[in-house]
Amino acid sequence: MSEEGKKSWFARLKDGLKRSSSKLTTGIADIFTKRRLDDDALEEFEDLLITSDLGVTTAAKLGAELSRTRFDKEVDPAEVQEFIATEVAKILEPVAKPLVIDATKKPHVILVVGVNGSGKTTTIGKLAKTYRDQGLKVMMAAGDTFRAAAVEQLKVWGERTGCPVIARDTGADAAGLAFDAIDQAKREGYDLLLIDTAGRLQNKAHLMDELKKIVRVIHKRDETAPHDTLLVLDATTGQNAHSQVEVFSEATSVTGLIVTKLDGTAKGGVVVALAEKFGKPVHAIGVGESAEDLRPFDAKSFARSLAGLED
Ligand SMILES: Nc1nc2c(ncn2[C@@H]2O[C@H](COP(=O)(O)OP(=O)(O)OP(=O)(O)O)[C@@H](O)[C@H]2O)c(=O)[nH]1
Repeated sequence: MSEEGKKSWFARLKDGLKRSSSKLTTGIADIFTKRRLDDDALEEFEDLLITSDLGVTTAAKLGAELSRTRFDKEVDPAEVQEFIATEVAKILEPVAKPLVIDATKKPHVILVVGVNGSGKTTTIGKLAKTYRDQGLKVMMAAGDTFRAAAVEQLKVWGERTGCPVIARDTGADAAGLAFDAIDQAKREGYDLLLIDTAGRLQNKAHLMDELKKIVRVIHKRDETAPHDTLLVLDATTGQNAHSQVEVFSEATSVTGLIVTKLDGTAKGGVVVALAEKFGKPVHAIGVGESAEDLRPFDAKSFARSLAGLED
């Protein structure tokens, strides 16, 4: 990416994470202005991290490290912000993995799953645009056969990106659609097939069974597929994202996460908690509705934005 492109993305990211970062920076200023690091300050610090959705484990880890290096010393808020940025980047680095498309698969099949409204369809549109711009032949399959609006939404992305969208009537069998889409993508030499699925609540067993069926059918047509199963998580759901990862991982082998709507929430810290707890790759994050608002996940930029610092 060019320096200019990188800069504007950082500005977008920082702007998107503003609600999360201002919660943290305000809290840090309240705790640490003109104060020595004592047990009370440490407890308040850990509470702040927990209420900012970074998770209990991360909070304890950062608290212990801050105590080890600075106990009984006066620490100023800017130093704590730098400390958080460094430690959070260390947690995020192992999971910040770009999505790698193997164009020799013809097609590389990506199944996109998640609860209702998490941003699956929008994310598929944005991914189609990204890979199409890179010169890949991309096809989309409107596997959300429950909702006519979702099919229409994907078709709009199809028009916008110039990528074909395979769709059926409302209520059609999603597994059959996925099967046919793979067939067509193979026949026509597509590099990448993105399959949308209906949003399902993680507590609805039959919907999860249907998801398993889709995977079985895809597998029947190409035993190496799906090559990626991406779980799209809406950051505004905060702690609920944990149970979504657990339940979707039971139903399908979730290979990576995409976290959307980081711009609409103060719960951006949830990305850190998910990394700490599950260690699943985070491929990309969304900080807005336009195609430019979904970008590969970069540990350092995210950590610095979350801590309210410059790149
Ligand atoms: N602000 C913001 N909005 C987003 C982002 N990603 C998606 N959205 C919006 O979230 C809403 C839901 O997105 P969809 O893509 O329809 O979600 P879905 O998971 O396909 O929904 P279902 O089909 O109901 O399961 C849409 O209005 C999107 O424009 C993001 O990163 N930031």
